[in-house]
Amino acid sequence: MAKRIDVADLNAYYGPTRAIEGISMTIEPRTVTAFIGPSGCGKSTFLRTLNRMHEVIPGARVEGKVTLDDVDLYGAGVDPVAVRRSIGMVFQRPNPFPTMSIYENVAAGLRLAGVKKKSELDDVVESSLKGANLWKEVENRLKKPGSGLSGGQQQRLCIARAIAVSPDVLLMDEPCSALDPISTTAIEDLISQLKSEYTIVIVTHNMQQAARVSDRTAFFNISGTGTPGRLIEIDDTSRIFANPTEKATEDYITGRFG
Ligand SMILES: Nc1ncnc2c1ncn2[C@@H]1O[C@H](COP(=O)(O)OP(=O)(O)OP(=O)(O)O)[C@@H](O)[C@H]1O
Repeated sequence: MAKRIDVADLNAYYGPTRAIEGISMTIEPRTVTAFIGPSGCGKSTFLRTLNRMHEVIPGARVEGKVTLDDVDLYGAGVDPVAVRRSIGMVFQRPNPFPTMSIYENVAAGLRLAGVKKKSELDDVVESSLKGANLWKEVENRLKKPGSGLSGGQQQRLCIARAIAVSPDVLLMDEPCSALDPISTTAIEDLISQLKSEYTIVIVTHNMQQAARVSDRTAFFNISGTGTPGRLIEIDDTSRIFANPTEKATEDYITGRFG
């Protein structure tokens, strides 16, 4: 299921403003890649270009190439909705569908895809909740609203919802920034487990978190307000934190700016 992402010379715009410039990188399957860098350097923008979420913003557009294994995601005839199904996303604030039960939150994507058989839905709901380490906490309250769970449980529910449709890639935009330390540990443990099946990309402001969960780290930066964000370097996480190539990376991870 996990697939390789190749990005070549990618630029993203909001109207006339170029937010990120000239980004190229390869993200290997079954790895966790962390995106770090100061506020406004374009981490979230870049993340959203990887599953064609960027272009849902009016006036926003993308130049360059993103390939998932051998499929050009911006190629003619590619359905952005199908791209978003195969490259799932988890956001900063847990966002379960507020009026839906726990069960329906996880089943929603499958229902949209036309699955009607109750036994199939039951199986996927159970396996997805198990996969998100939430099953034991909710198996007796599946009909209760998802919004009644704690923040950390809601985030795991959102991860269950994302994996229910069997994606190839999971994109996570600061998935722990609204969570307490115990829930954060639960999500980090979950990320480490999920990487055996998925390609995972996580945006984080937390250096320790990047060091704990990721195999590869990409550092982005901007040279000044209003200038586009650029990829400064991407390397094994151990190297980025111990011996980065670029001085700006070292300055950032040692807290000299950002
Ligand atoms: N919807 C939008 N419309 C216009 N400009 C936007 C929009 N979203 C982001 N930007 C601009 O694009 C640039 C990159 O923002 P982005 O949110 O991608 O950075 P980031 O590195 O993820 O920041 P943070 O760490 O603060 O979340 C910023 O200058 C930002 O103001």
